[in-house]
Amino acid sequence: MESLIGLVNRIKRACNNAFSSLGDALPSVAVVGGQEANGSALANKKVTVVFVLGGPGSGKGTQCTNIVQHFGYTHLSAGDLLRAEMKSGSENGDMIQNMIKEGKIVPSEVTIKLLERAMLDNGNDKFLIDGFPRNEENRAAFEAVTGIEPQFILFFDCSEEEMQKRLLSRNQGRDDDNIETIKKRFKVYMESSLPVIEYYNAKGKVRKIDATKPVEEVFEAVKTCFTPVAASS
Ligand SMILES: Nc1ncnc2c1ncn2[C@@H]1O[C@H](COP(=O)(O)OP(=O)(O)OP(=O)(O)O)[C@@H](O)[C@H]1O
Ligand SMILES: Nc1ccn([C@@H]2O[C@H](COP(=O)(O)O)[C@@H](O)[C@H]2O)c(=O)n1
Ligand SMILES: [Mg+2]
Repeated sequence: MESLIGLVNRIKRACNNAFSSLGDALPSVAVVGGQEANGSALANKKVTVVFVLGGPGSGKGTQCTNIVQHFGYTHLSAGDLLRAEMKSGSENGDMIQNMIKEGKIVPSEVTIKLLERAMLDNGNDKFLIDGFPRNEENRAAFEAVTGIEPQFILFFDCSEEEMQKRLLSRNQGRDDDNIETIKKRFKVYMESSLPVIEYYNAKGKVRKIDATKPVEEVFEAVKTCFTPVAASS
């Protein structure tokens, strides 16, 4: 039987179609696998999302730049959004700065709001979400709030030795690219982020890439994950 929220959604959709000016006055509710997701404005925007995961320095950002050029996705890096929020003078600035310096995961509420806003402000409907979800809290909260199920998970598998070497020579002035914070980030990755990848692997959603290879070779492998998707859409 249709739930009350499902009914409200149906009425809202009908109202939106009939009187588009009513849209903002009515709260939106997404329905996720039979459960009601609360109030994300994204409920009214149909989006395709690929989560791009892997350890610190595995090459997520580098490959996302290539994917954007070839397959028309918009790249949203959770880390970049948090750094921009920190620099914007937001009330969460100090907290974000401390969390990044310690390699810890910022509460989902903050990061999800930034991701939602970025997706809503963008005209595209295909997004690469890089570096999110980073822990079980990120994963469950994103699903509950937005109702979005990822198309697949692109997982860059890279040795810690190689990642450390890359991070220490990245030279982008990041506060967390120092050996002390890098060790903390590796620990958080092993303890909190890998279980999320395992969760999606059990659902058959993970496309694992050997990310220790040179950039061009990694991208050849990445392309094989997107080409079937691009061909069918
Ligand atoms: N396949 C590769 N081989 C060698 N160097 C690489 C490769 N991919 C990326 N790099 C370099 O390694 C560094 C880290 O790459 P990148 O910023 O893409 O990683 P990331 O996964 O986004 O890291 P983080 O999680 O810290 O944001 C950069 O200096 C980049 O130029
Ligand atoms: N979901 C996330 C993603 C990132 N962070 C914080 O930002 C740092 C840098 O992230 P990168 O993806 O750019 O490496 C990360 O170490 C976290 O402190 C987060 O909290 N939640
Ligand atoms: Mg990155």
